[in-house]
Amino acid sequence: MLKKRDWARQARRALNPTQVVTKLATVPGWALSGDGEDVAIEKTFTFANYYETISFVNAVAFIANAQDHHPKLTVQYGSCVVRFNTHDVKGLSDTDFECAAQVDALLPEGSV
Ligand SMILES: C[C@H](O)[C@H](O)[C@H]1CNC2=NC(N)=NC(=O)C2=N1
Repeated sequence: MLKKRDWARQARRALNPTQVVTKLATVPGWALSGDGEDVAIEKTFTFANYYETISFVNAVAFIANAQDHHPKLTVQYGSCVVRFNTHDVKGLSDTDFECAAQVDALLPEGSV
């Protein structure tokens, strides 16, 4: 069971560009998207069919609720784009990278 985190009660800070680049190197396959207040990290996950895709979406939703940190999800039959940013700080925070790592951990290593 994931540890529940209430990020809203913690001091969340926007990472600076150097910190973002350093953190990005820790989450393989995630890329920067957008800029300014809309900057985010995103990754596309592909699946064999809709059943697998929606199972993944449900697992991501579980993480999002447990962490109180909610990504944008763009769902198609065989893929889901997961996009994290922290609207509370109008940028990227440690929370985005921690949640990205938790989403990656749903899948076998090297599978995406
Ligand atoms: C009050 C509530 O905890 C906050 O609004 C949380 C909810 N989920 C969130 N999700 C994301 N992606 N960014 C946030 O800043 C954020 N803030």
